[in-house]
Amino acid sequence: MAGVPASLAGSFKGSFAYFTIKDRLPQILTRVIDTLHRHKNEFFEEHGEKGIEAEKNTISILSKLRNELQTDKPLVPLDDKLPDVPLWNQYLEYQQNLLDGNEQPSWFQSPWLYVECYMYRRIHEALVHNPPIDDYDVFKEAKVQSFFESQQAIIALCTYLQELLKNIEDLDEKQLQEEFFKLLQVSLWGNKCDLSISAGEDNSQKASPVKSLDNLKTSILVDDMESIWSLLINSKKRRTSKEVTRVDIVLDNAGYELITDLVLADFLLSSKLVSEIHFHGKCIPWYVSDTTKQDFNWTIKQLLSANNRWMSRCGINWEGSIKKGVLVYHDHMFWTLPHEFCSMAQVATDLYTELQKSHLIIFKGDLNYRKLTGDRKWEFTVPFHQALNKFHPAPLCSLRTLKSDVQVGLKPGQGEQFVNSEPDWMICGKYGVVQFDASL
Ligand SMILES: O=P(O)(O)OC[C@H]1O[C@](O)(CO)[C@@H](O)[C@@H]1O
Ligand SMILES: [Mn+2]
Repeated sequence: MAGVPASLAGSFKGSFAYFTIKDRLPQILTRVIDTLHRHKNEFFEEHGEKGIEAEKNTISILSKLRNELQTDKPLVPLDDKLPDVPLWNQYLEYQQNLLDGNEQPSWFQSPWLYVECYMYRRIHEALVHNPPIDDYDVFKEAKVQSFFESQQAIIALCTYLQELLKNIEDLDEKQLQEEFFKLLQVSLWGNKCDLSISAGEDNSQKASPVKSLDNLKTSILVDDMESIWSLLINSKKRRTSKEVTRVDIVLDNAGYELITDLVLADFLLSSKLVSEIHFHGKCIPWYVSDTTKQDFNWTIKQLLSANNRWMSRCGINWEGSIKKGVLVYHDHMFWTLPHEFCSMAQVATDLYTELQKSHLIIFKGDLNYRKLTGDRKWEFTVPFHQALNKFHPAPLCSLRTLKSDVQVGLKPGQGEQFVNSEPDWMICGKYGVVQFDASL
């Protein structure tokens, strides 16, 4: 693509991409194999010998996949019957055409974003080929565990929200803004809790989420909260009673992070800053902890049946909002393709058109940031708008903790200062951005 820097890739020895492909991805595959192995009895109880057979086959396909990855074999076309297969295979051809005739796209040579997404899609293919365990979510167990490990933080957050809602009608504009900033930051830091950076190890929220915000403030490297607030409060003031203000949240991880997103959504609706929230999740298990429809429904159910009254109150409210149609859950196969978001208008026109209806799109997490910026070797000071490369369906912002080495929109010298003092600042999840683009 003209005018944009090179993609991050495993071919850059010593880069985070290189270490991810060399160490972390095989580790994730090993965990998947182990999970299947440990659930053998369950498959037998549910499906008899056919279940065992399917488990064995899936494990053998996944071991082969791990070997292909570790020996940098060429990427092969997908061959299951799911509707995204033509797009994946066209993308492989596209990557092929970028190379000179003798080379083939492969795990360490092709763009990191592509090969990492490809691995998760191949895991899914292995299962799809093996009914009756074809709809088994190999990451479910880790997601459930991380939800329960964050119980205390979830209770603290649900309690905070319910207290806040008691007198939300009486808050003046300044107080409303303060609460908005708090819950936006809670949702930002909720993104620390993904399970792919830790290769599935426990990474759950333990500390009290609202209390720790002050200490974290200096770790926000780009803070566009004021611009986001102006957009919301102005549209609230302008809105007539029949008009809709819509915010879309492109979700990232299930577990604690999803709760922070639901809390933010509830606040936006209850304060009447917005009248509709649209969530966007993944169609298939993705990057270990990403939210699927199943995870979303499971989470609401957990809240409904929780022993804690504030948790169950949240569950009741959120189920009510879903029934009323003011909280809408969508999924679209584009989110589990390898494409940068700047290709969305061509590759998934329907989704782009849907997002154009939004007043503000909030993209959660690191992977979404990589896709927004094309996962390229941008200079730190390149404006966010430029890195978006014409992706502007509506005003948008990213809430992301840094877990990979792409970052744009910094002040001159800001990035360089970290390079010297904290070499792992871009991958450790300690820093975050609230980065806004007004679009057009
Ligand atoms: O859940 P998130 O925030 O998108 O993070 C996903 C993780 O996976 C990665 O893509 C690396 O494997 C990182 O970019 C990030 O650490
Ligand atoms: Mn994720």
